Amino acid sequence: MNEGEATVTMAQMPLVLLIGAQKAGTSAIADWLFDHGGFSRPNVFDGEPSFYSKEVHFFDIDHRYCKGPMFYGERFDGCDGVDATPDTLQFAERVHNCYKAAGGNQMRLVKIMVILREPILRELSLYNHLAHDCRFLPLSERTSWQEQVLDDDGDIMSFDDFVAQVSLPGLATKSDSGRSSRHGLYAAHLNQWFELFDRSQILVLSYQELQENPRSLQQRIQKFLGREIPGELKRANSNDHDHKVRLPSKKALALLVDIFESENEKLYGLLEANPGPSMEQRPFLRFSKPIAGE
Ligand SMILES: Nc1ncnc2c1ncn2[C@@H]1O[C@H](COP(=O)(O)OS(=O)(=O)O)[C@@H](OP(=O)(O)O)[C@H]1O
Repeated sequence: MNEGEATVTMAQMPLVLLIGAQKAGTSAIADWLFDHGGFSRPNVFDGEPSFYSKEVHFFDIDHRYCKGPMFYGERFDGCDGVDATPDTLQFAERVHNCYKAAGGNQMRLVKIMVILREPILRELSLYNHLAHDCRFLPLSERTSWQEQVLDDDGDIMSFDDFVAQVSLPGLATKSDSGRSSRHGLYAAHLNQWFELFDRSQILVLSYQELQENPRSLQQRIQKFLGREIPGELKRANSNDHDHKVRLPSKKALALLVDIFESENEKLYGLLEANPGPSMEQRPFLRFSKPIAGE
């Protein structure tokens, strides 16, 4: 370094990101990586909720993102950290800009994983999560995110009403509210990731494989990350309770199917046109059509 040149401290970013999709098994995968893979959880600072030890919510929360790469890097003890914030799926550009600004060749080194679930059942899982929290969390711990599921009288909506009043408006806008429903528009999000990062840096996984053949999914992840990881994928974050809605009604299905069917077709085409790293499943397993309950 020349005399007089300022010393620039590089923000040390996590080199593994599990970017979503929300409600597609990200907690189970993250727990396995942290418990058996030798990856470290993000540091949680005073005043931050405990779930930040899995998901840092840096890219999706404006006032955190504004604090810059150093703020993010401080949450990790080194490059072995993993951030498994499922909301990151919708923030490809922010991730790209932040890793570029952080310096070194971290933008080229970061490995990005995403797991995709049939979007109507993903939406149902979101509903069940919100409804579960509104039933069981103390009022002081609930946020507007959970309260999306409440009607004007403060009662928990049915899934049909949630679809009509929250999911459909959310899918039709780009504003902040309703963002949770837009996770299911996979092609639109992945298209951005594929434009900004080398495709070999992104592993696309299938929730159906997690359900039917978790060992195979684990092997893909191990090959992608270049390390052997023992242990099994456990079930996590299933919010089981008596009120859990297991299947969408015919009405809810009919409302969502048109939107997601065409989006899913775009996804299959996008994945076909952009082959991933060698361990990725190819062709991607088309989502099974959800069956209707009562
Ligand atoms: N091992 C395993 N196999 C299959 N399915 C599993 C597994 N672990 C979690 N799950 C189901 O994934 C849903 C929770 O997803 P996430 O952990 O990504 O949720 S979150 O976004 O972090 O809130 C949630 O789905 P639903 O039960 O449909 O709500 C979990 O039950």
